[in-house]
Amino acid sequence: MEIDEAIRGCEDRRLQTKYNNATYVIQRALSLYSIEEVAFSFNGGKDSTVLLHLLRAGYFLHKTGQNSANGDVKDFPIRTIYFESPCAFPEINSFTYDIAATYGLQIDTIRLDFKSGLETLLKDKPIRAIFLGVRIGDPTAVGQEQFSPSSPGWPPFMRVNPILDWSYRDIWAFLLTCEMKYCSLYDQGYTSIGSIYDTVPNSLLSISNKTNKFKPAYLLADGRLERAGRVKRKSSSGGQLTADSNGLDLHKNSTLTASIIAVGDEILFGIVEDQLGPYLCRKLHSVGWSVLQHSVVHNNIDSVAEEVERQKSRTDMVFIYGGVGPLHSDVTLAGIAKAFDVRLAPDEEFEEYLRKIIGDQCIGDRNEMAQLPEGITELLHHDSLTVPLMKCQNVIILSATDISEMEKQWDCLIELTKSSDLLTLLEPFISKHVTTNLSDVEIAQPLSKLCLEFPDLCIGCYRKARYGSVIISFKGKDPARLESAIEALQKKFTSGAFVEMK
Ligand SMILES: Cc1cc2nc3c(=O)[nH]c(=O)nc-3n(C[C@H](O)[C@H](O)[C@H](O)COP(=O)(O)O)c2cc1C
Ligand SMILES: Nc1ncnc2c1ncn2[C@@H]1O[C@H](COP(=O)(O)OP(=O)(O)OP(=O)(O)O)[C@@H](O)[C@H]1O
Ligand SMILES: [Mg+2]
Repeated sequence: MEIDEAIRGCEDRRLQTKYNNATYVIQRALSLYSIEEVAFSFNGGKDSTVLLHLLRAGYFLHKTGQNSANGDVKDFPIRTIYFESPCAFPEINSFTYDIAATYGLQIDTIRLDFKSGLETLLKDKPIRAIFLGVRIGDPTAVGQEQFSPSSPGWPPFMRVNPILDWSYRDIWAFLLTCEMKYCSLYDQGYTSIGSIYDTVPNSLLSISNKTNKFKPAYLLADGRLERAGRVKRKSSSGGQLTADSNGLDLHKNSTLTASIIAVGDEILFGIVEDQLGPYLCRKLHSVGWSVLQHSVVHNNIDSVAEEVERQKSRTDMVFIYGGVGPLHSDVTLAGIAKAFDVRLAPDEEFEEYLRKIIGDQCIGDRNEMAQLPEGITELLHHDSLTVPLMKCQNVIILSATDISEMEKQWDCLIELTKSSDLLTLLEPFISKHVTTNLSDVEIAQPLSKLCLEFPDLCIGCYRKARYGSVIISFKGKDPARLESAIEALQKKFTSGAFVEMK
C-alpha cells in the first residue's frame, strides 16, 4: 500500500509516530464499528485530504490483520459525506469530486447545513461514527478528544478525530512525503480554506504586493498562523494590564502586583531550601512590583492548578518555577493548563528547541515535555537562552533550578521587556531600616499610629534574635516620604532612640 510504504520508508520519525497513532485510532474505530456504521466527512481541504489517505492506509492495515487486503487504489468502502455549499471555492468543489473519482469514494452530497444534514443522514443510515479532519488549534477542536461524542443538541454519533494532534507542519510533511495531490488553492497562498466570503490568501506568504503573488502553503514557517487568511473574529483579552472589571486601568497605578509559586515536594519536606523565591521577591521589588504572596505547592496537578487559579485572578503577574521537565513529577504545565481550563497540546516550535538539546530522542510523542497549555502559551525567545521561557496569559513559567540560572532568566525577561510590553518596569521600591533597643510594648502604639499617618508606605518590624534590638523597615517609592516617616517616628521618642542602619 503506497501510503504505508512511503511513511515507513521516510526518515521523519515524528511523522512516523503521528502516522502510527492516527492509523491506530482508525483501526480501533474500524474494530468498534462495522463498515456500514462509519462515515468520513470530506471537504477537499488539506486536513481532510490527509485523513482520506490515512483512512485508506488504516483500512488496508485493518484488513491485513484479517488477511483480506488487496491494496487496490479504489478499495475504499467507507461512506463519504460532503456538505456542498454555493459559498465554497469552485477549486475545492472540483478537487473533492476529482479525488472521489480517483479513489472510488462513495460520496453522499448533502446540501443542508451541518446539523440538519446530519439529522437527515442519520435517520436514513446506520451511521454511528464519523471521521473528521479536525486538528488542535481549529476553533472547533476545543474540548475534543480522538473519540468525542457529538455535542448535546446534535444527533448522536461518535466524532473520530485521528489527526487531532497533528500540526500544520505534520500535514504538509505527510502530503509532500507521500506525494499526494492537494487542492490547487494551497499553491496560491491559501493556508486554511473556509468559504469564498471569509478566506483570502495568507499575507505571510505574499511575494510581492504589486503582483499579488503568493508562495505555496507548505512554506508557511509558523503553522500557528495558518488561519491568518481567514476573516478575523474578535479576539478575547489576553489578561494582564487590561481594564479590570471595575474599569480601573492598572497602568495608572504606581504599583503592579505579583505572586510567586514554587512547585516542589522537596521544599515542603524540608530537604531543599528555596532560594529562588526570595531572589524573585528582591528582583520584583527592584522593578517596582509588589509581591503579594509566595507559596510552595506539591508536585501535583491539582495543587498547582488550584494555586495558579487563585493567584492569576488576584495579581497582575504570577511567576512559577519548579516541576518543569519530562519527569513524572514535572506537572507544572499540566497544572497551569488545568487552571486555564485548556489542555496540553504538542507545540512544534517548542519541540524544535528540545530537539536541539535532546536530539533524536525527541519524537513528538505524547509523554514528552513538548506539550504546552493549548492556545494560551507564548514562547519568550532570547538569544542567550537555549530554551525559551513560557508565558500563559499572566503566568510566567521559569525553568531555572538554581540561582545562576534564575539570574540569567530574570535578566532575559527584563531585556525582553524593553522590546515588548511583557513586564511594566516601574519606579523601584526603596527601603530604609532603623534599629532600637526600646521594647516591643513601648513602640507598639506609636508605630500603629505612624502606619496610619503614612498609608503609602509599608512599615514592618522584625528582630534577628529574641533578645536583640528591634529593626523597623520602611518601604516605599518616594525617598522623601521615607525620610519624613523616620523623622515622625523619632519625634515620638527621646532623641537617639532610633539609629538608622546602613
Ligand atoms: C460531520 C460533522 C460533525 C459535526 N459535529 C458537531 C458536533 O457534534 N458539535 C458541534 O458543535 N459542531 C459539530 N460540527 C460543526 C463543526 O464543529 C463546526 O461548527 C463547523 O465545522 C464550522 O464550520 P464553519 O466555520 O464553516 O461554520 C460538525 C461538523 C461536521 C461536518
Ligand atoms: N463542507 C464540509 N463537508 C464535509 N466535511 C467537512 C466540511 N467542512 C468541514 N468538514 C470536516 O471538518 C474538518 C475540519 O475542517 P477544516 O476546514 O478545519 O479542515 P480542512 O478543510 O480539511 O483543511 P483547511 O484547514 O485547510 O481548510 C474537515 O477535515 C472535514 O472532516
Ligand atoms: Mg476547511
